[in-house]
Amino acid sequence: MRLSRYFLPTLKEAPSDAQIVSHQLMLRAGMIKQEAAGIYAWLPLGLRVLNRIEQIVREEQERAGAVELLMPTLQLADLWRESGRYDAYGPEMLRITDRHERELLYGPTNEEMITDIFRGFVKSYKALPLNLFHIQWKFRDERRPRFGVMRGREFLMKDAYSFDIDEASARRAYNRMFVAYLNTFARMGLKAVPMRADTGPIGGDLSHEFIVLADTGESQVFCDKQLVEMPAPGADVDWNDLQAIVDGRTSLYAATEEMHDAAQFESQTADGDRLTARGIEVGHIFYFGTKYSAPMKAKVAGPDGQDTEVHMGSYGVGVSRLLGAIIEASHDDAGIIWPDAVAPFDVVVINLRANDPGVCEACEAAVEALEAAGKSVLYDDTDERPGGKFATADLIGIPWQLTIGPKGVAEGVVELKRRASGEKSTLPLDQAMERIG
Ligand SMILES: Nc1ncnc2c1ncn2[C@@H]1O[C@H](COS(=O)(=O)NC(=O)[C@@H](N)CS)[C@@H](O)[C@H]1O
Repeated sequence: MRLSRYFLPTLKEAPSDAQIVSHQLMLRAGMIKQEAAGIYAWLPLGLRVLNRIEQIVREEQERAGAVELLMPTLQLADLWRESGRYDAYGPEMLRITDRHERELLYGPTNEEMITDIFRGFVKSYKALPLNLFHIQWKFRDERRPRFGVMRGREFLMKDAYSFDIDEASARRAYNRMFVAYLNTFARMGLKAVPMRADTGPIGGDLSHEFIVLADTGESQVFCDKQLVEMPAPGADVDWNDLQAIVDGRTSLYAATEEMHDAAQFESQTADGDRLTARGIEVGHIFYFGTKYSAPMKAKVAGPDGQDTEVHMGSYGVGVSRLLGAIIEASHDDAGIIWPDAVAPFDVVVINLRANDPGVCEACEAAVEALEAAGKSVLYDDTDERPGGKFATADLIGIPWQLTIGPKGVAEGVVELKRRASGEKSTLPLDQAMERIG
């Protein structure tokens, strides 16, 4: 992608109302533009990252056995009257009336709708266990949207919903999502700690939040430090027997402020391992049994032929919030430092003299070779001065910078810089490509 043909409206300064670093950097890097309070346009660079994050979430959901569908953003109010949540949900719900005076709402979550889909088609326990997910925009009319995409009003969420014949099976579904979340966030270069959490308007009595530790996090959290460094289980697990992995984490103390028990924290955690921090909630999973299947009569004929209300859980990931969380966890004074797995481009090729045919030829050859090797490349072919090009490359956080100037062309070398470490090396293109991998 030639930068001279792209759309990257970077800013020298962040607007004063951007208080936290991820909001400042997303605006300065030309990734989003606020259209209304808590409502954003996703500009090209931001959308590329959003799509990569979404794809990792999708892959890990499917690895854990979930099946993707897509539900609409608009829902009938009557559906929410069946579960009793229409009035209970409060002012966060955006209520809409259409031209026929029908009452609709912009979905803040989809428990009712997915239960309606399930009850319309599934009648036998033989179809269970089932986990359906989608990645869809939600609307919550937050009283105080702030921190950019971290607390928006329209935001992208992956929400999955599990259906099981009984609680024991539902807990296995819960464990599959628990492990899928550990793997998902690890793939994004995040250390997300599962913590006992409050169930709030979603309901139920078993819930964990996945918290990324960050000084600007909205949540105050308390946990055993060992949890932070534990490696993710990875893909090679027995997806039908994860209890030991889950117990290995839930046996250590970790709680959000609402669930914190100071005495238990004290007695359960060794002196040197007690961590109190702020964190960002990037995922939240719930088991809530028949809370929705009972009022909505979602039931299946069991092995004995008796009708049984299905046991459900729901599992959310803040897909758009994750851009903010990753930046909070991975940036420096020069800008964003994208983990390789979510970077908008793998390499930025920087042309130090855009009016020099020899340099342009060498740059275009490098872009071609990198793309042939499967790398996504942003080619800064603009006539911006070198200092400005380096500043932009650092700001937008592309993991590798490959710089070519007249001297390098004469010597048959390029300069390669690893954004995360700042490490630079001067070497022939083929060796630079090996280094990039
Ligand atoms: N206002 C918001 N802006 C951005 N992300 C949000 C917002 N509210 C929630 N999220 C993200 O969405 C995730 C799931 O939201 S939730 O309310 O906890 N859970 C649910 O809605 C369940 N239905 C999960 S399927 C949260 O963990 C958080 O990461």
